[in-house]
Amino acid sequence: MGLRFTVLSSGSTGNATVVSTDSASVLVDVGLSGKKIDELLREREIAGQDLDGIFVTHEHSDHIKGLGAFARRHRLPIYANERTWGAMLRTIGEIPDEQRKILPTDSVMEIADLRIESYAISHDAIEPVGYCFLADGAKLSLATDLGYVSDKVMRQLQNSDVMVLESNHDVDMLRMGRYPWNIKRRILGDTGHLSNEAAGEALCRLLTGSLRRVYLAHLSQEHNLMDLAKLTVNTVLEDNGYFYQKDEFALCETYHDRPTLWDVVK
Ligand SMILES: Nc1ccn([C@@H]2O[C@@H]3COP(=O)(O)O[C@H]3[C@H]2O)c(=O)n1
Repeated sequence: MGLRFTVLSSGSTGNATVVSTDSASVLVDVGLSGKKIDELLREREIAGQDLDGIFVTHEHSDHIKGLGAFARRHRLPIYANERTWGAMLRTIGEIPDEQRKILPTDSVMEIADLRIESYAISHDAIEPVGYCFLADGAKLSLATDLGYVSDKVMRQLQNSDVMVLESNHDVDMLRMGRYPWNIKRRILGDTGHLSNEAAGEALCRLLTGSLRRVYLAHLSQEHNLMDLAKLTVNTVLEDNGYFYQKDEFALCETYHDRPTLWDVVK
């Protein structure tokens, strides 16, 4: 079946994504309780112990809430950069040495036929990363929790077939919302979260290649709506002269309360 994935949950209440090939299966982040992740995996006919490892993007609780319990239960290796390990160790509890794997930022590794590339992103965590997954000539890129898309990130994301891209908030809804100003400033800043407009602007530079589907992700439940996110992204694309046919490209949804269907990347 080739490279495939399902976003189990996306948003500030918890993030987790499964990426699989016929020979490898990994989890990116464990932002829900270990018990809930097991339940969602079972629904997708995956057993926790069959995973080959867990890749961590950063130490915020919506990405590591169930990490320790889940990894211990299934004796899974956890991959993260050294500084993220330092930042999350106290939260996730004791992890046996053989399960602690250091994956430096901007490095590449392989598990069977699955190539995993980590890349630095701008977010207010100690050393946050995104991941690209490549197998069978297909490329899936995960890009959430980033304040802006740097030229370096843009180069990393080039030639993706499918992307999971943050579209966190509508700027006006956030400005008018109930968060304190210092939090709003943080979310809007360079180490915060991508707005719907920013996601659209990033796509203007990415839509030229092989990109077939983009899953809008990490939507704020306070300051966004899926229909608004899609409309804004589409408007930015059209304003910049990017029109697409439905059979060429699609904007897809992720959810905070249920998984996406399996997507076979190519
Ligand atoms: N005091 C706060 C309030 C919010 N936040 C995070 O920024 C996120 C933006 O998306 P959201 O879903 O609205 O949730 C916000 C918090 O995770 C935060 O980190 N600290």
